[in-house]
Amino acid sequence: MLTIYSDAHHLHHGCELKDGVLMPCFEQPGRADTILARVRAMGLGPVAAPGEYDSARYARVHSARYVRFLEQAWDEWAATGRSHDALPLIWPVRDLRSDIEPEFIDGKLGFYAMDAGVAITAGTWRAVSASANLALTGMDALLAGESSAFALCRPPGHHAAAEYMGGYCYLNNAAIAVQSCLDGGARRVALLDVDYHHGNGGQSIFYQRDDVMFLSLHGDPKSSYPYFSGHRDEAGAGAGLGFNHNYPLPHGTGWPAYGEALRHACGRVAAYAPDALVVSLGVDTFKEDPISQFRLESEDFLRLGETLGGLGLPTLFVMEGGYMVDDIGVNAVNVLMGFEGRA
Ligand SMILES: NCCCCCC(=O)NO
Ligand SMILES: [Zn+2]
Repeated sequence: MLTIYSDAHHLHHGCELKDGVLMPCFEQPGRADTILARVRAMGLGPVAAPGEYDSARYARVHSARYVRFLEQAWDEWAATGRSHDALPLIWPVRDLRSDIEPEFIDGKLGFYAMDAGVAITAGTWRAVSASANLALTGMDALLAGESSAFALCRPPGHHAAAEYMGGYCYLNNAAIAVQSCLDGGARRVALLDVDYHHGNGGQSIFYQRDDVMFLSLHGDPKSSYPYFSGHRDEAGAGAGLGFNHNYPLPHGTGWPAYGEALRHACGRVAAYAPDALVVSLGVDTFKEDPISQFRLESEDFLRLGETLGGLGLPTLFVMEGGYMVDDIGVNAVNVLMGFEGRA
Protein backbone atom coordinates (compact mmCIF):
# COMPACT_ATOMS: atom_id res chain seq x y z
CA MET A 1 0.00 0.00 0.00
CA LEU A 2 1.24 3.47 -0.93
CA THR A 3 1.72 5.89 1.97
CA ILE A 4 1.74 9.67 1.43
CA TYR A 5 3.68 11.60 4.05
CA SER A 6 5.25 15.02 4.62
CA ASP A 7 7.63 16.28 7.31
CA ALA A 8 5.71 19.59 7.20
CA HIS A 9 3.56 18.36 10.08
CA HIS A 10 6.46 19.16 12.42
CA LEU A 11 5.69 22.85 11.84
CA HIS A 12 2.51 22.53 13.90
CA HIS A 13 2.18 21.73 17.59
CA GLY A 14 0.11 24.17 19.58
CA CYS A 15 -1.44 24.24 23.01
CA GLU A 16 -5.01 23.31 23.90
CA LEU A 17 -7.40 24.28 26.64
CA LYS A 18 -8.38 20.93 28.18
CA ASP A 19 -10.11 20.33 31.51
CA GLY A 20 -9.73 24.05 32.17
CA VAL A 21 -5.95 23.91 31.82
CA LEU A 22 -3.74 25.22 29.02
CA MET A 23 -1.45 22.35 27.99
CA PRO A 24 0.54 21.05 24.99
CA CYS A 25 -1.97 19.62 22.51
CA PHE A 26 -2.44 15.84 22.65
CA GLU A 27 -2.34 16.00 18.85
CA GLN A 28 1.47 16.03 18.70
CA PRO A 29 4.19 15.42 16.05
CA GLY A 30 5.29 12.11 17.61
CA ARG A 31 1.99 10.59 16.45
CA ALA A 32 2.85 10.80 12.74
CA ASP A 33 6.51 9.97 13.32
CA THR A 34 5.56 6.76 15.16
CA ILE A 35 3.13 5.71 12.45
CA LEU A 36 5.71 6.39 9.70
CA ALA A 37 8.29 4.29 11.54
CA ARG A 38 5.82 1.40 11.74
CA VAL A 39 4.87 1.76 8.05
CA ARG A 40 8.55 1.34 7.20
CA ALA A 41 9.21 -1.43 9.78
CA MET A 42 6.33 -3.52 8.41
CA GLY A 43 7.24 -2.91 4.77
CA LEU A 44 3.73 -1.64 4.06
CA GLY A 45 4.89 -0.20 0.74
CA PRO A 46 6.40 2.91 -0.84
CA VAL A 47 6.28 6.26 0.94
CA ALA A 48 5.70 9.27 -1.33
CA ALA A 49 5.70 13.03 -0.79
CA PRO A 50 2.52 14.98 -1.51
CA GLY A 51 1.95 16.93 -4.68
CA GLU A 52 1.30 20.67 -4.73
CA TYR A 53 -2.34 21.79 -5.04
CA ASP A 54 -4.05 25.15 -5.29
CA SER A 55 -6.01 26.12 -2.18
CA ALA A 56 -9.05 26.32 -4.46
CA ARG A 57 -9.17 22.54 -4.05
CA TYR A 58 -9.83 23.01 -0.32
CA ALA A 59 -12.55 25.50 -1.18
CA ARG A 60 -14.46 22.74 -2.98
CA VAL A 61 -15.73 21.76 0.50
CA HIS A 62 -14.77 24.78 2.63
CA SER A 63 -15.84 28.38 2.06
CA ALA A 64 -13.29 30.60 0.35
CA ARG A 65 -13.34 33.07 3.24
CA TYR A 66 -12.65 30.26 5.74
CA VAL A 67 -9.64 29.06 3.71
CA ARG A 68 -8.43 32.68 3.53
CA PHE A 69 -8.87 32.97 7.30
CA LEU A 70 -6.73 29.87 7.93
CA GLU A 71 -4.03 31.16 5.58
CA GLN A 72 -3.90 34.65 7.10
CA ALA A 73 -4.80 34.07 10.77
CA TRP A 74 -1.28 33.83 12.16
CA ASP A 75 -0.10 36.99 10.39
CA GLU A 76 -3.14 38.93 11.63
CA TRP A 77 -2.52 37.63 15.17
CA ALA A 78 1.21 38.36 15.07
CA ALA A 79 0.50 41.86 13.71
CA THR A 80 -1.12 42.65 17.07
CA GLY A 81 2.24 42.01 18.74
CA ARG A 82 1.41 38.56 20.11
CA SER A 83 3.91 35.74 19.48
CA HIS A 84 2.26 32.95 21.51
CA ASP A 85 -0.32 30.54 20.11
CA ALA A 86 -3.60 32.04 18.91
CA LEU A 87 -6.71 30.51 20.51
CA PRO A 88 -10.44 31.43 20.24
CA LEU A 89 -11.93 33.06 23.30
CA ILE A 90 -15.54 33.76 22.31
CA TRP A 91 -18.00 31.96 20.02
CA PRO A 92 -21.28 33.11 18.34
CA VAL A 93 -23.50 30.74 20.32
CA ARG A 94 -27.34 30.84 20.63
CA ASP A 95 -28.65 34.37 19.84
CA LEU A 96 -25.25 36.01 19.29
CA ARG A 97 -24.79 37.20 15.69
CA SER A 98 -22.95 35.01 13.19
CA ASP A 99 -24.17 36.78 10.05
CA ILE A 100 -21.36 39.34 10.20
CA GLU A 101 -17.72 38.25 10.01
CA PRO A 102 -15.68 40.19 12.61
CA GLU A 103 -12.77 42.24 11.27
CA PHE A 104 -10.49 41.76 14.30
CA ILE A 105 -8.55 38.47 14.54
CA ASP A 106 -9.83 37.67 18.04
CA GLY A 107 -13.39 37.78 16.73
CA LYS A 108 -12.51 35.78 13.61
CA LEU A 109 -10.91 33.03 15.71
CA GLY A 110 -14.24 32.36 17.43
CA PHE A 111 -16.32 33.00 14.31
CA TYR A 112 -14.43 30.17 12.56
CA ALA A 113 -14.06 27.71 15.45
CA MET A 114 -16.28 25.32 17.40
CA ASP A 115 -13.95 24.90 20.38
CA ALA A 116 -10.57 25.86 21.91
CA GLY A 117 -8.85 22.73 20.60
CA VAL A 118 -7.41 24.54 17.59
CA ALA A 119 -4.37 26.63 18.34
CA ILE A 120 -2.92 28.54 15.41
CA THR A 121 0.87 28.94 15.31
CA ALA A 122 3.38 30.35 12.83
CA GLY A 123 3.64 26.99 11.04
CA THR A 124 0.00 25.89 11.20
CA TRP A 125 -1.02 26.90 7.70
CA ARG A 126 1.94 25.15 6.09
CA ALA A 127 1.25 21.98 8.10
CA VAL A 128 -2.49 22.09 7.47
CA SER A 129 -2.21 22.66 3.71
CA ALA A 130 0.42 19.91 3.44
CA SER A 131 -1.92 17.56 5.32
CA ALA A 132 -4.75 18.28 2.87
CA ASN A 133 -2.31 17.76 0.01
CA LEU A 134 -1.50 14.29 1.35
CA ALA A 135 -5.17 13.35 1.03
CA LEU A 136 -5.41 14.85 -2.47
CA THR A 137 -2.29 12.97 -3.54
CA GLY A 138 -3.66 9.71 -2.16
CA MET A 139 -6.92 10.25 -3.99
CA ASP A 140 -5.04 11.03 -7.21
CA ALA A 141 -3.32 7.64 -6.79
CA LEU A 142 -6.71 5.92 -6.57
CA LEU A 143 -7.96 7.86 -9.59
CA ALA A 144 -4.86 6.66 -11.42
CA GLY A 145 -5.72 3.05 -10.64
CA GLU A 146 -4.20 2.25 -7.26
CA SER A 147 -6.52 -0.03 -5.26
CA SER A 148 -5.64 1.66 -1.95
CA ALA A 149 -3.51 4.38 -0.37
CA PHE A 150 -2.78 5.78 3.09
CA ALA A 151 -2.64 9.56 3.62
CA LEU A 152 -0.68 9.93 6.87
CA CYS A 153 -2.35 13.24 7.62
CA ARG A 154 -1.40 15.47 10.54
CA PRO A 155 -3.14 17.63 11.67
CA PRO A 156 -6.33 15.57 11.29
CA GLY A 157 -9.47 16.99 9.71
CA HIS A 158 -12.75 15.23 10.43
CA HIS A 159 -14.12 17.85 12.85
CA ALA A 160 -13.59 20.69 10.37
CA ALA A 161 -16.74 21.74 8.54
CA ALA A 162 -17.27 24.18 5.68
CA GLU A 163 -16.63 27.23 7.85
CA TYR A 164 -15.24 26.10 11.15
CA MET A 165 -12.27 24.33 12.74
CA GLY A 166 -12.25 22.33 15.93
CA GLY A 167 -10.94 19.30 17.81
CA TYR A 168 -7.39 19.62 16.41
CA CYS A 169 -8.83 19.88 12.86
CA TYR A 170 -8.51 22.77 10.40
CA LEU A 171 -9.07 21.51 6.83
CA ASN A 172 -11.22 18.41 6.37
CA ASN A 173 -8.63 16.25 4.59
CA ALA A 174 -11.00 13.33 4.04
CA ALA A 175 -13.82 15.51 2.71
CA ILE A 176 -11.42 17.29 0.36
CA ALA A 177 -10.37 13.87 -0.97
CA VAL A 178 -13.98 12.73 -1.33
CA GLN A 179 -14.81 15.82 -3.37
CA SER A 180 -11.68 15.34 -5.47
CA CYS A 181 -12.84 11.80 -6.25
CA LEU A 182 -16.20 13.11 -7.48
CA ASP A 183 -14.51 15.90 -9.44
CA GLY A 184 -12.36 13.15 -10.98
CA GLY A 185 -15.42 11.38 -12.35
CA ALA A 186 -16.80 9.22 -9.53
CA ARG A 187 -20.58 9.18 -9.21
CA ARG A 188 -20.79 8.06 -5.59
CA VAL A 189 -18.28 7.94 -2.74
CA ALA A 190 -18.70 6.52 0.77
CA LEU A 191 -16.99 8.28 3.68
CA LEU A 192 -16.68 5.96 6.69
CA ASP A 193 -15.38 7.45 9.94
CA VAL A 194 -14.00 4.96 12.49
CA ASP A 195 -12.42 7.54 14.80
CA TYR A 196 -13.65 7.50 18.42
CA HIS A 197 -15.14 10.97 17.98
CA HIS A 198 -18.06 11.74 15.65
CA GLY A 199 -16.94 13.19 12.34
CA ASN A 200 -19.21 16.19 12.59
CA GLY A 201 -17.28 17.99 9.85
CA GLY A 202 -17.75 15.34 7.19
CA GLN A 203 -21.37 14.88 8.20
CA SER A 204 -22.02 18.61 7.94
CA ILE A 205 -20.27 19.03 4.58
CA PHE A 206 -22.17 16.24 2.83
CA TYR A 207 -25.41 16.28 4.87
CA GLN A 208 -27.66 17.41 2.04
CA ARG A 209 -26.08 15.33 -0.72
CA ASP A 210 -26.80 11.84 -2.09
CA ASP A 211 -23.51 11.48 -4.01
CA VAL A 212 -21.68 10.93 -0.71
CA MET A 213 -22.80 8.46 1.95
CA PHE A 214 -21.42 9.44 5.36
CA LEU A 215 -21.20 6.82 8.09
CA SER A 216 -19.62 7.17 11.54
CA LEU A 217 -19.05 4.83 14.48
CA HIS A 218 -18.18 6.83 17.61
CA GLY A 219 -18.61 7.51 21.28
CA ASP A 220 -22.24 8.44 21.99
CA PRO A 221 -22.39 12.26 22.00
CA LYS A 222 -24.54 12.07 25.13
CA SER A 223 -21.26 11.35 26.94
CA SER A 224 -18.46 11.91 24.42
CA TYR A 225 -16.93 14.82 22.52
CA PRO A 226 -18.10 16.57 20.33
CA TYR A 227 -21.35 16.24 22.38
CA PHE A 228 -23.49 18.22 19.93
CA SER A 229 -23.61 15.94 16.87
CA GLY A 230 -23.52 12.21 16.09
CA HIS A 231 -26.91 11.06 17.29
CA ARG A 232 -28.62 8.19 15.48
CA ASP A 233 -31.50 10.38 14.24
CA GLU A 234 -29.19 12.53 12.11
CA ALA A 235 -30.14 10.91 8.80
CA GLY A 236 -29.34 13.63 6.26
CA ALA A 237 -31.55 16.33 4.80
CA GLY A 238 -33.07 17.17 1.43
CA ALA A 239 -31.47 15.08 -1.30
CA GLY A 240 -29.17 13.70 1.39
CA LEU A 241 -31.94 12.17 3.51
CA GLY A 242 -31.04 8.53 4.12
CA PHE A 243 -27.38 8.99 3.17
CA ASN A 244 -26.09 9.85 6.66
CA HIS A 245 -25.70 7.05 9.21
CA ASN A 246 -24.50 7.44 12.79
CA TYR A 247 -23.62 4.57 15.12
CA PRO A 248 -23.24 6.10 18.60
CA LEU A 249 -21.77 3.55 21.01
CA PRO A 250 -21.42 3.64 24.83
CA HIS A 251 -18.28 4.06 26.91
CA GLY A 252 -16.53 0.71 27.31
CA THR A 253 -17.46 -0.60 23.86
CA GLY A 254 -15.19 -3.46 22.81
CA TRP A 255 -14.71 -5.39 19.60
CA PRO A 256 -17.85 -7.59 19.81
CA ALA A 257 -20.23 -4.61 19.75
CA TYR A 258 -17.94 -2.44 17.64
CA GLY A 259 -17.46 -5.16 15.04
CA GLU A 260 -21.21 -5.71 14.82
CA ALA A 261 -21.81 -2.01 14.17
CA LEU A 262 -18.96 -1.94 11.65
CA ARG A 263 -20.35 -4.90 9.72
CA HIS A 264 -23.76 -3.21 9.64
CA ALA A 265 -22.21 0.01 8.33
CA CYS A 266 -20.28 -1.94 5.70
CA GLY A 267 -23.53 -3.56 4.61
CA ARG A 268 -24.91 -0.08 3.96
CA VAL A 269 -21.77 0.87 2.04
CA ALA A 270 -22.07 -2.26 -0.12
CA ALA A 271 -25.71 -1.51 -0.88
CA TYR A 272 -24.79 2.06 -1.84
CA ALA A 273 -22.27 0.63 -4.37
CA PRO A 274 -19.86 3.59 -4.35
CA ASP A 275 -17.01 4.00 -6.81
CA ALA A 276 -14.61 4.47 -3.88
CA LEU A 277 -14.40 4.40 -0.10
CA VAL A 278 -12.63 7.02 2.00
CA VAL A 279 -11.94 5.99 5.60
CA SER A 280 -11.36 8.55 8.33
CA LEU A 281 -8.92 6.40 10.27
CA GLY A 282 -8.77 7.35 13.91
CA VAL A 283 -7.38 4.78 16.31
CA ASP A 284 -8.42 6.58 19.49
CA THR A 285 -10.85 3.67 19.89
CA PHE A 286 -7.87 1.91 21.50
CA LYS A 287 -8.40 0.75 25.09
CA GLU A 288 -5.40 2.78 26.34
CA ASP A 289 -6.24 6.01 24.54
CA PRO A 290 -5.83 8.87 27.06
CA ILE A 291 -8.82 10.94 25.90
CA SER A 292 -11.29 8.29 24.71
CA GLN A 293 -13.44 5.54 26.23
CA PHE A 294 -13.64 2.47 23.97
CA ARG A 295 -11.85 -0.83 24.64
CA LEU A 296 -10.42 -2.00 21.31
CA GLU A 297 -7.19 -4.04 21.52
CA SER A 298 -4.37 -3.80 19.00
CA GLU A 299 -5.40 -7.13 17.42
CA ASP A 300 -8.91 -5.75 16.85
CA PHE A 301 -7.49 -3.20 14.40
CA LEU A 302 -6.43 -6.14 12.21
CA ARG A 303 -10.04 -7.29 12.19
CA LEU A 304 -11.22 -3.73 11.48
CA GLY A 305 -9.01 -3.61 8.40
CA GLU A 306 -10.09 -7.07 7.26
CA THR A 307 -13.73 -6.04 7.49
CA LEU A 308 -13.09 -2.98 5.31
CA GLY A 309 -11.07 -5.05 2.86
CA GLY A 310 -14.07 -7.32 2.43
CA LEU A 311 -15.87 -4.50 0.61
CA GLY A 312 -13.45 -4.83 -2.33
CA LEU A 313 -13.55 -1.08 -3.04
CA PRO A 314 -10.79 1.31 -4.04
CA THR A 315 -9.99 2.73 -0.60
CA LEU A 316 -8.19 5.81 0.69
CA PHE A 317 -7.29 5.80 4.37
CA VAL A 318 -6.95 9.30 5.86
CA MET A 319 -5.32 9.51 9.32
CA GLU A 320 -7.42 11.17 12.02
CA GLY A 321 -7.06 10.74 15.80
CA GLY A 322 -5.29 8.44 18.23
CA TYR A 323 -3.24 9.69 21.17
CA MET A 324 -1.54 6.72 22.82
CA VAL A 325 1.63 7.51 20.92
CA ASP A 326 3.52 4.34 21.91
CA ASP A 327 0.85 2.15 20.30
CA ILE A 328 -0.48 4.37 17.52
CA GLY A 329 1.91 2.94 14.93
CA VAL A 330 0.94 -0.67 15.61
CA ASN A 331 -2.76 0.15 15.75
CA ALA A 332 -2.93 2.29 12.62
CA VAL A 333 -0.76 -0.03 10.52
CA ASN A 334 -2.68 -3.07 11.83
CA VAL A 335 -5.77 -1.66 10.09
CA LEU A 336 -3.83 -1.36 6.84
CA MET A 337 -2.26 -4.82 7.19
CA GLY A 338 -5.66 -6.33 7.93
CA PHE A 339 -7.12 -4.53 4.92
CA GLU A 340 -4.46 -6.13 2.73
CA GLY A 341 -5.03 -9.57 4.23
CA ARG A 342 -1.60 -9.56 5.88
CA ALA A 343 -3.04 -10.05 9.39
N1 LIG B 1 -10.14 18.71 22.81
C1 LIG B 1 -11.29 17.89 22.98
C2 LIG B 1 -11.16 16.55 22.36
C3 LIG B 1 -10.78 16.62 20.90
C4 LIG B 1 -10.90 15.27 20.22
C5 LIG B 1 -10.06 15.22 18.99
C6 LIG B 1 -10.23 13.93 18.23
O1 LIG B 1 -9.54 12.96 18.41
N2 LIG B 1 -11.18 13.89 17.33
O2 LIG B 1 -11.33 12.78 16.54
ZN1 LIG C 1 -10.82 11.28 17.71
